[in-house]
Amino acid sequence: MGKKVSNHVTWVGKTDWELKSFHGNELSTYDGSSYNAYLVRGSEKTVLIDTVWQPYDKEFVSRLQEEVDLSSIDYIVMNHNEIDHSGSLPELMREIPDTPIYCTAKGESIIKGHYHPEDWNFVNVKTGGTLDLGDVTLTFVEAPMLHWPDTMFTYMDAGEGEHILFSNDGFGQHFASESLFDEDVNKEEVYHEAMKYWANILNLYANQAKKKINEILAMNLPLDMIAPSHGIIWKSNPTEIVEKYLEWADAYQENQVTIMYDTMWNSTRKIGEAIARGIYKVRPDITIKLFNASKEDKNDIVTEVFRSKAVLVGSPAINYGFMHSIGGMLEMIKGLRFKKKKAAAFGSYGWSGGVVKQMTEALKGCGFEIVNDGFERIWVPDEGVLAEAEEYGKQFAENL
Ligand SMILES: Cc1cc2nc3c(=O)[nH]c(=O)nc-3n(C[C@H](O)[C@H](O)[C@H](O)COP(=O)(O)O)c2cc1C
Repeated sequence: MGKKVSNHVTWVGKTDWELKSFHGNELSTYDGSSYNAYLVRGSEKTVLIDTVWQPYDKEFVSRLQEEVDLSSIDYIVMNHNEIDHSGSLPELMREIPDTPIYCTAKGESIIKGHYHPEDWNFVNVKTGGTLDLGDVTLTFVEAPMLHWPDTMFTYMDAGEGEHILFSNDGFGQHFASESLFDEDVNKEEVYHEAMKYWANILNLYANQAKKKINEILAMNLPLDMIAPSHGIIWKSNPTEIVEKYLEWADAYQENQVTIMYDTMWNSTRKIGEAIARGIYKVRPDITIKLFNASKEDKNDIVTEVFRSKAVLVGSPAINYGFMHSIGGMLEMIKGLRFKKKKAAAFGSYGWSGGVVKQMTEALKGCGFEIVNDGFERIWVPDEGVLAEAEEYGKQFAENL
């Protein structure tokens, strides 16, 4: 059976307690997740908004059947057609093959590209398009590239206390809970997951997000809840997460420096720690965090980089290059296009060196403002080198 969201809306999704990674292994989801689908029952018509991930398709359809006679579903609305939301469509459409699927034109092409249906009945919608369910109206708002070309939001007006934005991945968090609403869970954890989702998935589309949010805010619509397709529903103060998104979309930074390194024999770690001590001596107000890139969760490091005003990246020379964990992190960070962050590199080497220069180039490629040429020393640092590294940290801090 589903769970009641409001008088007209029932949650019919799937909570995935065991999910530990997503998008292959690109995104860690150690708090689990959920695939949220919603059944909206108006006085005249019934609509299903989104489905769940393909491995749960049979479970989804049979649970949906417990909730509603499938033949009474008049329309299906697909806000975004990545497989975690559309994966149960084939199983569902076997039961109700003629039910119209409302989605954007891009949504139709993605569904076709994924499932190759022969004759599903698509209805393409655009911003401002509506569906009348009797005492409930759904209005569609296209939101391309938040985070796929097909994405749209569906706004429901069912009167007092039931103005709900179904935002799909927007405002979502990979967070599994038996509770549906933010007011019933640890909000700090949810915000951590929401920021992680933003930093790792959405930040690349910050400009589109800002524009779309401002466009929706300008409509001055009443808003009682934001119901995303992953995690909990924002109910206690739904505009709070909207404001957070606007902050995050605007070259967000906190008073933090993140030092990310890898090391084979600890020299680079020692240099990184000495640099941290130097920064602290000049700027004790700054939060300094050190992460070993091969030991720490990569997406948590990305989130820490996102919230930093500056980043230091360290690696020893290995085979005339830098360590693969650092290469992987820099590749991830490059794709996310963080803005207005300062950076520099450091490391240890044995005979050829030049790796700090390579990392500095890579940091430039990430769009960071390079503070200086970095800090590179041969073999294991002695007390003298560590004092120099501390001094280097002080100089770095003076640029912040
Ligand atoms: C497999 C391997 C490959 C290495 N390749 C290079 C290299 O290409 N150029 C260089 O200058 N040093 C090279 N080194 C030496 C290391 O950079 C040196 O030992 C450094 O001090 C290690 O720093 P760490 O303690 O942070 O791991 C290599 C070391 C190892 C173990």
